[in-house]
Amino acid sequence: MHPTRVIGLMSGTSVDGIDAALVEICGTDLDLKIELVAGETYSYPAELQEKILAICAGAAISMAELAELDDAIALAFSQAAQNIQIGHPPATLIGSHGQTVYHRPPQTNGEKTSLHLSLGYSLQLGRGDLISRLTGITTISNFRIADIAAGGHGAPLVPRVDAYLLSHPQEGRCIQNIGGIGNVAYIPARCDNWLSQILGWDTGPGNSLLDLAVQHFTDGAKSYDENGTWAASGTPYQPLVEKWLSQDYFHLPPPKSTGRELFGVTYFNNCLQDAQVYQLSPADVLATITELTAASIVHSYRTFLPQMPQRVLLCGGGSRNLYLKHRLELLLASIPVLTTDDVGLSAAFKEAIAFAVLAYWRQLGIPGNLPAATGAEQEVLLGEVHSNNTA
Ligand SMILES: Nc1ncnc2c1ncn2[C@@H]1O[C@H](COP(=O)(O)OP(=O)(O)OP(=O)(O)O)[C@@H](O)[C@H]1O
Ligand SMILES: CC(=O)N[C@H]1[C@@H]2OC[C@@H](O2)[C@@H](O)[C@@H]1O[C@H](C)C(=O)O
Repeated sequence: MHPTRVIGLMSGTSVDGIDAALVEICGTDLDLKIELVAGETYSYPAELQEKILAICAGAAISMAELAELDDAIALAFSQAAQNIQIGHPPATLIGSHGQTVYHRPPQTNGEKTSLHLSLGYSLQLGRGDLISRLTGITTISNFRIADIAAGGHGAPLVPRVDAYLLSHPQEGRCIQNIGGIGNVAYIPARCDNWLSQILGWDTGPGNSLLDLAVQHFTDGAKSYDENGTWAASGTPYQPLVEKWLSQDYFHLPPPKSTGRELFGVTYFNNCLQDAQVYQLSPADVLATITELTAASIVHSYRTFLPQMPQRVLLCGGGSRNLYLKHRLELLLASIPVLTTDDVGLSAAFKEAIAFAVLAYWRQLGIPGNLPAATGAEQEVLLGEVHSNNTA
């Protein structure tokens, strides 16, 4: 059978640009195979990026501005889809995650929670109708809402894809994404009840606080700590790491999800205030925030996994932060830490690839969520289909 050529489009919580992956997909579950034909990150125009970051941080906008922003993002995603196909045979399907601008996990405080809050809310902009119309390609978007309607968090959605692309017959693995936010998929060695034992959750901050710190200390001249070099020149201040780690989110049992609403500007300003009390240098602040990311990941494994993995595979931009990787290695003691690149799956484009696979599954009528990871009441088909081919 011929593989299906699919484009996956994703812009994550770092809001650093649109990851586009052109992939060829065949098979459905354990026989699922993908080949990355092309992968590129297309920066957002600066003005668009600023607007997105502002509304993520709570800035008010009018309904007309919201519609304009939705379309501007769809336009940028369409251009990414057109560009990634240049020099290659065209794709027949697009899976577009869009841009998350707001995420409210379902609240589960028993009787105290009012009914509407027990259902989560998550908003991704960049409407699929327009992407489909501009590209002439059937587009699947709004992947999170069906899981949320089934009582889930709508996140993380990647663990089911990770399971089929990265499981191992003998080895239990954690696939750790370190984007703006961190998330993990725990995949035990393949056995009889293998799929039902997979777990997943958002571990907390990935690079979101680190990026805010770098922007703060450089007055916006730099946007991230390349390779973690700056943080590596400082020393983590452990009492602060422990104080920050005592926060509720890190102790909530999975399924759980989070976003810039919690680990964003306000959280960073509180970190900065704490650091000022101890007169930490910028390098020490960066080292301490990096330690929070590493320690929160390892703390969640030790607290919530049935057993520690035999290997950790990193992906997302934070996998290139050598200092963060080094701190994870130290905290994980003898567990090897590699990247998904080391086992043949692009660490930079894995999320975009995952949304291509989720779109492909949607077309085949295969559910994309894992209730153990999202908290949904059942498996559901993910994504809305837009097939207005009138480009
Ligand atoms: N060479 C590098 N050294 C250190 N950090 C890096 C490097 N390259 C990228 N990063 C970090 O990775 C971030 C982007 O990661 P990524 O694109 O995976 O996030 P995202 O997909 O937007 O987020 P999420 O997965 O939460 O949706 C950057 O903001 C930066 O902090
Ligand atoms: C609401 C939202 O966009 N959540 C993202 C975010 O970025 C990382 C983490 O938080 C993750 O769980 C989720 O995305 C990935 C792609 C997921 O759903 O698996």
